[in-house]
Amino acid sequence: MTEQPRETASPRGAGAAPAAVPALAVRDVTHTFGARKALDDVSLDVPAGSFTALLGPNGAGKTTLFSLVTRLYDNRSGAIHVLGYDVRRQPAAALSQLGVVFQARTLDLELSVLDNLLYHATLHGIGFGAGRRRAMELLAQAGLADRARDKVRNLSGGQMRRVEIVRALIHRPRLLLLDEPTVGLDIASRAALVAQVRELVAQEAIGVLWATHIIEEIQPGDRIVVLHRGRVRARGSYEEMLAQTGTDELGAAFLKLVGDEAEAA
Ligand SMILES: Nc1ncnc2c1ncn2[C@@H]1O[C@H](COP(=O)(O)OP(=O)(O)OP(=O)(O)O)[C@@H](O)[C@H]1O
Repeated sequence: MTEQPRETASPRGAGAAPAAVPALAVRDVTHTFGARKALDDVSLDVPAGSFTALLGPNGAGKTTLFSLVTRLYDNRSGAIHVLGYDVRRQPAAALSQLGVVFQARTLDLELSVLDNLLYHATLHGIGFGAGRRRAMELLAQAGLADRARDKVRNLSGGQMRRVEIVRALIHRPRLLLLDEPTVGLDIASRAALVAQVRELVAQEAIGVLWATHIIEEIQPGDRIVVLHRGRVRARGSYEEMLAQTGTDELGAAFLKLVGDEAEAA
């Protein structure tokens, strides 16, 4: 039997479209490391089918938030829902809807691209044949079908990142988290990666939370959450961010929102 969401941050009314359930809903989450507050009463949504940028400088709390959503850390305050599933009370259902690309690279360099993907598919209970079909379909979409048999070690940094995205999608999640995925990539590889993820949002209506401090990765139409020193400083559409700050360019808006504190950090 499929587990049903027990509670959602945006409860569905009778007849409301399923899209009303956010891919991710974070409410009033605080997290401390000893005396240091890494997240302070954080609330944010990632609507289904949206590209939401989590924009914050170093130390803002982005990775800590990802660690809470993925259950690496237990959220002892507030609530986190993935597709309406509470990650504390319904972790299996919540995590089945979730794909993650962590900041550190985690592919096995000595295995082939395909074997890395099949290993991950098996962990999700996907049979060999179905896993292989899904892997090849996603590799083709990512322009990497001809590299399936290559050892990961022989790929470029950008190609490895694209394989990590493919891996995160093997089990057909509805929410994809990416933690500063373009770190270390050249401009062309970064553009290819952003394009791959934007295509997913457009074609498959996946909700994406893209953590970054690189303004150029964000474009008009995106949703933005500005996180600084553990607190949400602003949230809304790209256009709302400019209007809120009275600027005509996102870099200027960001500086206004985090102000001199970012420079002093
Ligand atoms: N395991 C930990 N123990 C103690 N403090 C931590 C730990 N992890 C993170 N912190 C602190 O929590 C705050 C938020 O860190 P976090 O890594 O979440 O930020 P970030 O936005 O991901 O930064 P970056 O862009 O540098 O990766 C920082 O002050 C950091 O030093």
